[in-house]
Amino acid sequence: MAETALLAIDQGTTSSRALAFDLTGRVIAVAQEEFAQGYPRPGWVEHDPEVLWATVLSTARKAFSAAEDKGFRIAALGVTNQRETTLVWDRASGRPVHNAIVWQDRRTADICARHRADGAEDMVAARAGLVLDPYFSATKLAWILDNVPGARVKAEAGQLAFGTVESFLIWRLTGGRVHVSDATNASRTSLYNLAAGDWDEELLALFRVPGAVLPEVVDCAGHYGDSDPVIFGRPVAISGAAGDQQAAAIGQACLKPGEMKSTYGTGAFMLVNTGAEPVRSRARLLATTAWRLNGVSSFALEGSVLSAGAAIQWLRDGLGLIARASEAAGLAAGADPDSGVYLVPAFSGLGAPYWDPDARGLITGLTRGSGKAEIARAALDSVAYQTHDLLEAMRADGVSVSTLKVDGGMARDADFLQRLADITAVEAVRPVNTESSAWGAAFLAGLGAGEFGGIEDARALWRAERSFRPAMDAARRETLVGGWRTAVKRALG
Ligand SMILES: Nc1ncnc2c1ncn2[C@@H]1O[C@H](COP(=O)(O)OP(=O)(O)O)[C@@H](O)[C@H]1O
Ligand SMILES: O=P(O)(O)OC[C@H](O)CO
Repeated sequence: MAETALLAIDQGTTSSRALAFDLTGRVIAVAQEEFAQGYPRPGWVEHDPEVLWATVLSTARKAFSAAEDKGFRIAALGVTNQRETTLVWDRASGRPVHNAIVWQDRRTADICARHRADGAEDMVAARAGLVLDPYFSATKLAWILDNVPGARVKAEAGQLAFGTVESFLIWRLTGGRVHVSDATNASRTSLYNLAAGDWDEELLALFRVPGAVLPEVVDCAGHYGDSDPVIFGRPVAISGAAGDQQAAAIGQACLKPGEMKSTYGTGAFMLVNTGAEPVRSRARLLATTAWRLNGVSSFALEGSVLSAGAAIQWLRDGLGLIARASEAAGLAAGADPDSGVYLVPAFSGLGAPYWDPDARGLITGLTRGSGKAEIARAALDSVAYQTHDLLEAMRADGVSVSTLKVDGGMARDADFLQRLADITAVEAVRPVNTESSAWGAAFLAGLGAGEFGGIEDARALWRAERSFRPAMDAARRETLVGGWRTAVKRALG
């Protein structure tokens, strides 16, 4: 009899991936396709929804066939995704009315500033757990309704559907039959009441969003529907969904209060489990849903860095200093260790704990001796410094930090992880499987399909691969971090 496997669709900011796992979390098949980013104006970031769908479809089919060709049978699939990215589509035709507005997009900074001036910040923090920033979906959705001709009228008449990426993908996978959003993705819209676990009338009124566009909020595991049989040649149960950072936290077995992870993809996101109640941050971190199972939510505190791997991508695509992201550390190794060069990658403003959508990137400390190597060093180190800032905010919120579980694209690089441990003075632990988001989604699908007994099963399936211990002396670290603080002050808007 064929061995059971689970398929994860991981729709990320720069690529769509599909991975098949066996029930122990071992990777059986992988397919990945990068796609183009749209930058139609400074500060705007868009994705073509049809490209998201096409790359998901083709990678999912490849991983599905590869796993089944190896003798496995895919029992269920789970979806994980770049969060906050906002889509609106026509319910009748299934066609999006605008490109997806990506989480990094800053076009609604003025709307957020107006809400802040009107004193809405406290209400949003109390209900949604979030800060007023263009990062979240609510103002992006309102922007589409106000800027696509006729959209608001159609939305009010119930003809348009809103969804974050997992919602759009589940809609398409089920042939337009199922319009849902899992609770973790809903918690990133700024329209969702964390404690009540549902859409919030006051938030909908504030952001001028008609309730008729909203998906039904569902648990992170459960049978949402079956995939259209034409996709894989037979229907496959879709039984798990979570935002990529929440899925990574599950994949990394951050299941008890205090357990934390940091994922290094386009952005970097640190989540610490806070248990059964949302915690109101004093340090401008976010309160967010960690998962919802059987109608019961668990929560997390999150520190969000908006540009991490994006800085490495900029070295590659913006400056042409490297041909592949994996070359960054090698180039940086040749840098003068005392160059004093800092790069603040505020390409999309700065996230936690600064929350400044008007901050812009800069490079400071250049001398005639600075070159490619110093810029590569500064780009890699900027990710470590931003992690340092998040850890300080976590401590200010009473989180006791011992070790940091790491994953995501940048976590493949051992030199980066050593530098991260040195600059943060915290041990970084890398698991065997750094595709934690995909594994988290596959695990949730398995949970929804009855393959696992409960969320705690994820703990036994987590294994450390390598640990990176801090080795830099404290005085040097203080000097380096001091230079970073000065550079950040200059970048703030
Ligand atoms: N070896 C590496 N060194 C540094 N950065 C890397 C490396 N490999 C990948 N990255 C960066 O990680 C990001 C991709 O990670 P991934 O987890 O796939 O992100 P996403 O889900 O946001 O698309 C890119 O921004 C890339 O520049
Ligand atoms: O695509 P990633 O992995 O950088 O993740 C994006 C986050 O979900 C945005 O909140």
